[in-house]
Amino acid sequence: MNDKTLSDLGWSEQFARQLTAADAVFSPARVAEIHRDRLVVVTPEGSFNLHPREASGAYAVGDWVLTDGTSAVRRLTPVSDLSRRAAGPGVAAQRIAANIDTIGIVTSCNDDFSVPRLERYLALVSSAGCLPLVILTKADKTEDARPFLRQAEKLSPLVTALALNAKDPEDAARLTPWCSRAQTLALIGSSGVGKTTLRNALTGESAQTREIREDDARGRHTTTFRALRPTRAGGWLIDTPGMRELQLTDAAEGIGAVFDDLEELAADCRFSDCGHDSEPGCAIKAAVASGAVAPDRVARWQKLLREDRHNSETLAQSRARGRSFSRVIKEAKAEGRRKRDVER
Ligand SMILES: Nc1nc2c(ncn2[C@@H]2O[C@H](COP(=O)(O)OP(=O)(O)OP(=O)(O)O)[C@@H](O)[C@H]2O)c(=O)[nH]1
Ligand SMILES: [Zn+2]
Repeated sequence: MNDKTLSDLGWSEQFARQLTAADAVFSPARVAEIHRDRLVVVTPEGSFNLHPREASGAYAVGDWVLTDGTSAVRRLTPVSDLSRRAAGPGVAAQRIAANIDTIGIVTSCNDDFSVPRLERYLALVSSAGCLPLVILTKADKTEDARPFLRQAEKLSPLVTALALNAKDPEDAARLTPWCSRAQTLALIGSSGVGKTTLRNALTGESAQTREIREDDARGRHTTTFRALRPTRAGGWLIDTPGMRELQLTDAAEGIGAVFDDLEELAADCRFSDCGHDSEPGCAIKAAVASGAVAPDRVARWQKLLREDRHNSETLAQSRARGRSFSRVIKEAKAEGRRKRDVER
């Protein structure tokens, strides 16, 4: 039993609207952990296990489901949905977390700080429908954190950036406004940047952090699994394991949000399918030539767009293949039944 209400758990009108009269017999529960054969959910009555009705990959930490007390009967459409192209050779999109208000992109004021990586994360966050907060850790290890802050805030008008020492509880508490009552904050970022340290400070837990070698800015992987945890401030925190292979998919909108000035310029190119390469009347090339736009920023924008296009195409193709394959199976089964019935 806990003393939380549904709205303390993050429930809102956007979920209530999805309920039908037939759902009145079920109650909402929020997914806190996903295991192969069970979901751990939180409800106003406390936390318990549910049988999933779909494959475990269909669920994301933070999802809302409806339950009859033993099973997750139905999964509600999330308000925000963070996913990425799954690691490895496959093309599937992998759901990471759902119904997050703010995503904290954690990077440190050292070798981990990288403008292209931040832009990639920002595109991911925008396409997930969340607000980005750039958290620059290890501020205590640099003479001056301000240049890092300035660089981060210059990336997009959407960005709020904070520099802090994650190991100092007072500093970590500056994140409270993003994870107080009913608010969900997720932390993403490379291994070793301080996500576990921040999580411990905000939740009061003592999950293990592992010392990383001084010469290894990336660190080693120390977070084990993803979970929705209550914060001291009455909100929620989702920690995500270090994401080594962060590939974009279906992120065109997110890329557009991060590079909105370039997309606006591109609308003035003579050809609507301008590659901003050697075409006449290219507004992007003109802006680079006049010094209004930095050429490396254009290159990073195009690289992300190419990557997104490539991954989104392969994903769409594989979905189409999946559909036609299931049609083949259906037809083969029908044919099998016909044959069997003829023989009877
Ligand atoms: N000086 C200093 N050390 C920090 C700071 N943040 C994290 N560290 C240290 O960096 C190491 C890695 O921190 P973690 O919190 O485990 O990093 P993580 O992001 O959770 O890493 P993964 O679990 O691998 O994703 C630990 O030794 C921390 O104590 C900081 O702001 N200042
Ligand atoms: Zn152009």
